Amino acid sequence: MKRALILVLDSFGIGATADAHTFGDTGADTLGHIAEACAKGNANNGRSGPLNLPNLTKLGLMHAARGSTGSFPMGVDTQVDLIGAYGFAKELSSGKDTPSGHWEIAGVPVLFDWGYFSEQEQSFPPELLEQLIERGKLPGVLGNCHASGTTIIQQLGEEHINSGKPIVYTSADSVFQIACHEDSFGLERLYELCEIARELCNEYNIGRVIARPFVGDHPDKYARTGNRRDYAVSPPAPTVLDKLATAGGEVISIGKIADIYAHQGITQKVKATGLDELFDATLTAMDNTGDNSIIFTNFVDFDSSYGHRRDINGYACALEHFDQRLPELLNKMQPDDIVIMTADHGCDPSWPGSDHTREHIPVLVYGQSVPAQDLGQRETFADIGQSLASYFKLTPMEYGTSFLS
Ligand SMILES: O=P(O)(O)O[C@H]1O[C@H](CO)[C@@H](O)[C@H]1O
Ligand SMILES: [Mn+2]
Ligand SMILES: [Mn+2]
Repeated sequence: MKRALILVLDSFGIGATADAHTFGDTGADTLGHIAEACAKGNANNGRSGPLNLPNLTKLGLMHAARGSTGSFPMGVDTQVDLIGAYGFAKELSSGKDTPSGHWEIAGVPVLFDWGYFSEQEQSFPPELLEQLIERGKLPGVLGNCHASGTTIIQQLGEEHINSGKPIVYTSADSVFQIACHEDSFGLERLYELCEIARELCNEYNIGRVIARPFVGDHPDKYARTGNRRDYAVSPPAPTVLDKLATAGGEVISIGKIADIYAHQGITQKVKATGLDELFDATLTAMDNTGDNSIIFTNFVDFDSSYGHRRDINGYACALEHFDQRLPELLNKMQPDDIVIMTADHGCDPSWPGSDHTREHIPVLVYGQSVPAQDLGQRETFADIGQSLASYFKLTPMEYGTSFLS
């Protein structure tokens, strides 16, 4: 029985790429800077001491990081018997965003340039906002700037609730984001507004419109909910997911995956929010899924709750928790199963600003049929997609080199 699990630890980069300077990210290192803060005793809230990831280390994470940066992350114990194949990958795609990273993982790099709303203030073209206001029957909009999503709802949430004007904002990513209160504005109305925005953003070549619902009755208590929804454009070519689904296989999306691939090549969707729920849903899918299938989970919290929030301590806690739970998954694997643990970009929580960082991603592969070995530097994330194509005996992808024989 052939099954592949793909676990994307969203934003878990392991060191800047050679082209990071073109993004202002020279020296960024999500794992490295988290480990450094832990080793120096600067991340002792709810945890303590050096970063402790024994299971990921056995799978080759720290060795992959050494391949990427030239040295092991600070303070970590690397005296282990390696059990997996490990490497690190460069990104071919032009951007450091979530769709580009995921599509490239599935064998389809983004070789065109996305559109960006690059102005920090008054970020959106007036005619775009005018049409949104008219078609959405809105009294106006708030924000219209680059912002961190949690900060802007604190600043403008009350005015939004009182005025009925949605909060619109963007970032260094190719995104148009709309934050609205679930009760006062209404969740369905927010989704409808996002669908209008999706149409309007097409001419600007914007990768994603994102619904950012929140709840709470006071600025200090505003909290975003799991009802976030991403409206991505479709990948520019069939991904390995499409190929497997077309060939009669199963592709099970857990969490944000289906949204990121614009629901292309997905045969089943499982909704889950938060690290534990996503992990549990992955384990359940392993119990319920047969031959010829991919179980694909995006662990978004690393990115949205810790990376963008520049919360080093929180990121370290989440990594250690994920690591502690890993044996549950590894022990459930069938003889022919493989698991690939990776990321879609970096989001170094020690870095200025609140945006993603251009980094290598880890490529950790484990399964009874996979020898423990150094896979070295992979020239593109698409090596993962190509390997899956070869594993499932599909026609080869246009990009990438398989690391599975
Ligand atoms: O600050 P929040 O709202 O989490 O937004 C972040 O999440 C978006 C999607 O990854 C990025 O564009 C970035 O702006
Ligand atoms: Mn991401
Ligand atoms: Mn992000």
